[in-house]
Amino acid sequence: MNTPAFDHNLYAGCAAQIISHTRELAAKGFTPATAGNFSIRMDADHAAITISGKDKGRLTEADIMVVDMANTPVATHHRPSAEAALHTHLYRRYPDVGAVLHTHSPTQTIAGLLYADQGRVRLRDYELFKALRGRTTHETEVDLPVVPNSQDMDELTASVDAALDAANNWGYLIAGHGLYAWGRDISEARRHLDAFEFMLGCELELRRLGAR
Ligand SMILES: CSC[C@@H](O)[C@@H](O)C(=O)COP(=O)(O)O
Ligand SMILES: [Zn+2]
Repeated sequence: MNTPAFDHNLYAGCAAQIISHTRELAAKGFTPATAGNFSIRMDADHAAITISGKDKGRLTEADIMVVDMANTPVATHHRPSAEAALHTHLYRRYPDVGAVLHTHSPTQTIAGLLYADQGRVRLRDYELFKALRGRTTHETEVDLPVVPNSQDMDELTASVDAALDAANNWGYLIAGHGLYAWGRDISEARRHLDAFEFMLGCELELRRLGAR
């Protein structure tokens, strides 16, 4: 008998967690028209990730596949997310990252466009900083990087790498596109995503009020 390419029980557990979060995020309107992609690290060499082009509000286990850290599909002919390279980049860059979530909410999309020229959204004085792992006070500034959008994944990955060298964080925006957020596990990644979404919404409202 052949040795399986990965632990199926582990895969099924990862798939269940991804499906639970994607349904909630889709219900919030964060994954319009099949947008968004989601993954969980299974081990040092593998991640469970959404198949490209699926409606993220209606995923089943069959819509989650496995890739290695070079984005090569493992034991499947399915095509991984078009942005799988952005997920594996984070797993390679940060060995303690266990999950990566990507959404396209209106707030994330607009903020990415508004702050593209500055290359970051500078957040100040939010109590919600404490939702970000490692932050213990509101009395600081947190830069959320903004990188230009590109359909060339090598170019996009290089932009993200440089932006994170300049401002290490638990997320980044792609201009006109959406947010990537990550954490040590999917609950932490979701907390980070929710915190960025909230603070970006506040920034947009402050701009409307002429305060930024
Ligand atoms: C449906 S447009 C959005 C896509 O181009 C992409 O940005 C996205 O988030 C989803 O792509 P996918 O290949 O399904 O992971
Ligand atoms: Zn996207």
